Amino acid sequence: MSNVKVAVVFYSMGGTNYQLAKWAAEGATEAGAEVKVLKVQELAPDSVIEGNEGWKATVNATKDVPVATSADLEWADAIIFSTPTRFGVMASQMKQFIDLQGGLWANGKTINKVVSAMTSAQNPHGGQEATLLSLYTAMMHWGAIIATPGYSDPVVFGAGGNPYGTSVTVGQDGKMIEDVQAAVKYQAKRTVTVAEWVKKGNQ
Ligand SMILES: Cc1cc2nc3c(=O)[nH]c(=O)nc-3n(C[C@H](O)[C@H](O)[C@H](O)COP(=O)(O)O)c2cc1C
Repeated sequence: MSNVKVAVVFYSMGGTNYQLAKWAAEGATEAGAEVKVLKVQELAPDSVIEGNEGWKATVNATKDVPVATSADLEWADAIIFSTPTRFGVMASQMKQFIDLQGGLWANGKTINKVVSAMTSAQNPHGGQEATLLSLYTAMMHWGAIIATPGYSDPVVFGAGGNPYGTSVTVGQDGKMIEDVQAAVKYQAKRTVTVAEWVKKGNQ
């Protein structure tokens, strides 16, 4: 049993990033961590969501998932983010959540959090790396320790070979094209391992 606490924080409109978050939670749990799966606050108006069956279904599927708070981040040793690619950057809902952490940041509470990120996009080259970099840029300001998969395990190649973090392509039908489950779980386990090293080194 590791003594690492992991917050898996996601935004999802069509369900993909919710699934990635659940797989990450499985991987982190298997690595012995204590895990919370948390969604970020929705910002889109109800009137827009109402007109989109897939979006409505995701809101319903995630209705019992708690909304992430600063207290959750303070609790966590490691944070795994999952966000759709939106015009080549993270979804605004995720950015809003990050922007709400100014108080945590100002009190030095984001320093040394071990972070890792995942994303999805409709196109194979639709901005996955740029999205992950957009998140990691904010993490550098946090003083967080970014733990990417790199090419540290063959499973990364099998999932499309994104060393920045696991990414998946979502078809027009909303289904994932590559099989990334093993890569997500690997990324989560690696994040737990790095968080263990950091925690131990800090004691
Ligand atoms: C406003 C908007 C912008 C998007 N921008 C991109 C993009 O830049 N590149 C891309 O490949 N897909 C883009 N997409 C598709 C989403 O990335 C895709 O639907 C998402 O990854 C699915 O994740 P989810 O099921 O968790 O919502 C965009 C979708 C929306 C609604």
